[in-house]
Amino acid sequence: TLGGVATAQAASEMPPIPEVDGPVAEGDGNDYTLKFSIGTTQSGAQYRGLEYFEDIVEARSDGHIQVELFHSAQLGDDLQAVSALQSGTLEMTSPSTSPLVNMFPEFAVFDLPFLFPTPEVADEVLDGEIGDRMLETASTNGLKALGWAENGYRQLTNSQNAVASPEDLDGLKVRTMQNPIHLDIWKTLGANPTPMSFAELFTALEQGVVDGQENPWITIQSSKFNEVQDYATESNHVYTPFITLVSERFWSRLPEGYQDLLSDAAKQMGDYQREVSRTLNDQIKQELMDEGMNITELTPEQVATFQETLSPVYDEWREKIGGELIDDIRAVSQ
Ligand SMILES: O=C(O)[C@H](O)[C@@H](O)[C@H](O)CO
Repeated sequence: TLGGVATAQAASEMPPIPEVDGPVAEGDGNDYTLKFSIGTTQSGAQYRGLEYFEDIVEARSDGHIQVELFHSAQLGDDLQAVSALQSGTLEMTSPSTSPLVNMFPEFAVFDLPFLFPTPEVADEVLDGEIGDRMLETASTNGLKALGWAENGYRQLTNSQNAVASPEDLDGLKVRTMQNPIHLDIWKTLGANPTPMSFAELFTALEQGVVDGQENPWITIQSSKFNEVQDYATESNHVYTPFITLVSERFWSRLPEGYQDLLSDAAKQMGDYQREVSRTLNDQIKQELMDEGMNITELTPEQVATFQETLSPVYDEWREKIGGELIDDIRAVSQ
């Protein structure tokens, strides 16, 4: 199928998985099985990162830790995977931060529209004091947070019409992540938002239960949304990180040497996955265009119209999230 060819082409141009470097970690002679499950598909940038993680952990544990990878929500969507970590039936996952906002309210800052002008600003925030503090915050409730990875800048797609202004969204049924700010964003823009698990999204688009959705280009292609969506708008309206989590039950069973190994591997996986995501972003947009997707590239004036229309979302959420955190992040991009 056309989508398949493009995905194979993108996969061939992904930056190669780096060689594993670093010493064999000190273990306790026991063997461990580590199941790592994600919601995106096998042909996305996220899974590529997991393959690197697997290489690092198996090599540097001298085979004492066997890593089993699962994709496409095989072991549950983002929220189901997180609760499986808490109950100890799954060892690792890397969900988007957005569905976790009820658990960790500070994460809502990532859902504010147009807050991160560039990926570099996102890196500076996530790899800095703010990101470290949030990993601490998330290391509770049976979870241990190890690091960040990139989902990326979200783009709107739909099956109805080209969208270049909020007016073009009037009444459009848009699927959002299970997140109150995303619901506010699309309601404020005049669309008709529906929160839904990523695992149900392709079928809902195919059956017309919803008209549209928003995700980074690489997810649009690797999940074949372009086969059921004719229109896209390069909106870059929200930057979504992935957070890499391990089950506290599993973590506490590991010897210190293997805990350090997982932390290293999660960091290296996140850095490589960012590289893959950024290397492919523009290329995949071009491939989707070449395959006939009608992509609207917004002018700076059109982006400004979306930003102005969405300013009430900031007024609504500033207090709930904490003005200081928002200002600290804004200061990074000054
Ligand atoms: O639209 C969404 O739900 C997210 O962007 C996905 O990447 C999700 O985390 C995958 O499990």
